Parts: sequence; structure tokens; C-alpha cells
Amino acid sequence: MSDIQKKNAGYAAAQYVEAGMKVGLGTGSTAAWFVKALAERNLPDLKCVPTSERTADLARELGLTLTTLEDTPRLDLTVDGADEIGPDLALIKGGGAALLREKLVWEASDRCIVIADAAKVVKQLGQFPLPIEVVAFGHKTSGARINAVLAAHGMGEATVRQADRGMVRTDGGNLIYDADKGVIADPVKLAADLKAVTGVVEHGLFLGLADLAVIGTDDGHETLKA
Ligand SMILES: O=C(CO)[C@H](O)[C@H](O)COP(=O)(O)O
Repeated sequence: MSDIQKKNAGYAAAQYVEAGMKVGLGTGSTAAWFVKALAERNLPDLKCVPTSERTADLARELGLTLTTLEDTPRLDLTVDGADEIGPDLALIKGGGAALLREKLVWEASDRCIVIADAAKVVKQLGQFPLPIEVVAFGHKTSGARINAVLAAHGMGEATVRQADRGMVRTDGGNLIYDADKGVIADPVKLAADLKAVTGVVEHGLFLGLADLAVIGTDDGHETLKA
């Protein structure tokens, strides 16, 4: 993990934003650099939809104009971080527990740019534990079903994410299960199988959504196209 690379990616991605755009703001330390760089550009008539309360607080503090998907259902561009970037820009996201709002915002966007430090680029997804957002009601039952799906994909068990004060809650009040790391041989099938479990709200596989990756380097950035 390199903060300078994250910063370079965030600042480079801010150059893709034009005046008057409706922009989705991602969540995480890399996305925070983008939010900062975007605010510094001071472009007129921007409207931004944040993907988490954390990002909303930061954007507000920096003077960006915020809106919601309810008021602005289509966005021109979303820029967000990722935990892993695999072949064809298939992603694992959700390390910051914002995956549901992130996916809603990504899917509402005409174009999505993923930004990351170079260590996030991998040949095969799965070394980062896949986050799965689950409704709290009956979550142990849902968790058992999730684990049956993961076992069928040759993966280890998922466990509920804990913080100092107990189970992590997302902005929507849900829980996060993190799959044990392992090779994700068939991301498309795994995504469908997880989505079929009642109680699973969303998973962190972002497939076919990223149009471009901006990867920070120590002295600039590189781009990868989908
Ligand atoms: O998906 C995310 C939050 O849910 C983040 O974008 C992801 O965890 C990357 O975070 P960072 O930029 O801090 O490494």
C-alpha cells in the first residue's frame, strides 16, 4: 500500500471531470484523494453523489455540492477505489464496508473509473477477502448458506466483520461477512450464486462496471482499459 501512489491516482482521475458533470464519489483512502483533488479544481456546476457518510462529510467539508441518487438518478462519471483489480477490470470492493451504496452509484453512472495503488492489480481475484453485505435479521442462517455457496466454489468460510465495539454495521445498518481469501475461479458464477441467497444484499464483486483504471505510480500514473 502506497499513499503517494493513491494520491497520484486520485489527482490524475480528477482531470477526467468536466464542469457541469454529475459525479459519483467513492469511499476509502484513495477515493478521498480524488475528492480532495476534485474540490481543488473548483469546477463550476458540479453535483456529487457520495457513496458513504464518510465521503459525504469530507466532500461537504471541502465545499463540494452534494446531491442524492433520488434527485439525480443518472451520473456522468463515478471515481472510486478498489481492493483488487483483476483481468478485464473485474474488481473486489467493500473493504470500507460501503459496497452497496458504491454499486448503486456505479450502476447509475455512464462511466466508471477505478483508482488504486499498483499493489491492487492482480492476475486473479481472491487474495483480498471478498466482502458480502447481509441483512442483520437471521444473519447466522444467511451466513451458513453463504458458506455453502463458498464451499461449492472451493473457497473457505466467511465470518462476520468485527470492530472494537462489536459487529461492523454499514451505513444502511447491515452486516458484512468477509470470505476467507482464496482463488475466485469463476467470479461471474460466484456473483450470481451469492446474490441468490436470501439475506444477501450485495457482494463486493464489481464485474463489467469499470471502464478505466487509473493506477498510481511513485511519480505519476498509468491507465488500464477494460
Ligand atoms: O471498496 C471500498 C470501500 O467500500 C474502497 O474503495 C476499497 O476498500 C479501497 O480502499 P482504499 O482506497 O482505502 O485502499
